[in-house]
Amino acid sequence: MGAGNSLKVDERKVEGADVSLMPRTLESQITLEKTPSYFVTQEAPRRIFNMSRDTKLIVVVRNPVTRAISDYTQTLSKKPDIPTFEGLSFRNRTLGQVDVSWNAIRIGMYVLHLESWLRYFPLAQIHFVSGERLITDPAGEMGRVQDFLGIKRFITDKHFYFNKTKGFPCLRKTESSLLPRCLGKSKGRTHVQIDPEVIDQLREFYRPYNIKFYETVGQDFRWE
Ligand SMILES: Nc1ncnc2c1ncn2[C@@H]1O[C@H](COP(=O)(O)OS(=O)(=O)O)[C@@H](OP(=O)(O)O)[C@H]1O
Repeated sequence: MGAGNSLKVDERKVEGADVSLMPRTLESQITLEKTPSYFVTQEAPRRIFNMSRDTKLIVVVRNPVTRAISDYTQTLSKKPDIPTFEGLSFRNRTLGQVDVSWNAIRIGMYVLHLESWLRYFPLAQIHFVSGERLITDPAGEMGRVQDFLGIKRFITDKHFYFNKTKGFPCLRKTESSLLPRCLGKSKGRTHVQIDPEVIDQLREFYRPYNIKFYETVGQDFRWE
């Protein structure tokens, strides 16, 4: 992409990473595909590699304990009858045995998933966005994304403002609307209250995975 060109991102969900199903793009455009579950899908690295080995990968990661609670809060909003977070988190709570087969727990073991990707893609082709910094410094985090993509820093702090009602940064305006826009009600909702002891147990559980993740990516996300 030539410097100074405007960027048009076409975002579309594509089953099975099939490039022929993706929208056609000009030399000056980037096609973006967003499926959060790919990061933890066993076949995804091989399929995406076979589609295009030059693909750049962007992963948003946040504290895995908060992520698990967020995930649970989301599920609970759709299925109010599910067991408690505490009940689902452990195979045996007294023995401190965490249930790693529960998706909300498993997804946060980032380094294990990353290892599958690193069998196909070099680390330089993978960019990690800090979910925490995306909230405290959205422009800075987006600046790093744009640098990673090798495009001009088009999105800057001018594009964001902090919305006190929402409690999160929102966009001043979008391409399709001149009005400010926050993310929807399902993003940034109040989390379910969890026993602090459980939070401590999970923090302990994730510590070695987090440390290995920091070492692998060469970045400390400060989740302790
Ligand atoms: N600007 C802004 N506004 C609202 N929410 C924000 C924002 N930036 C990041 N976040 C965090 O994004 C979390 C929701 O992301 P999801 O992982 O559910 O999104 S998605 O499934 O990938 O679409 C959501 O998690 P929860 O707070 O648990 O709802 C937010 O913390």
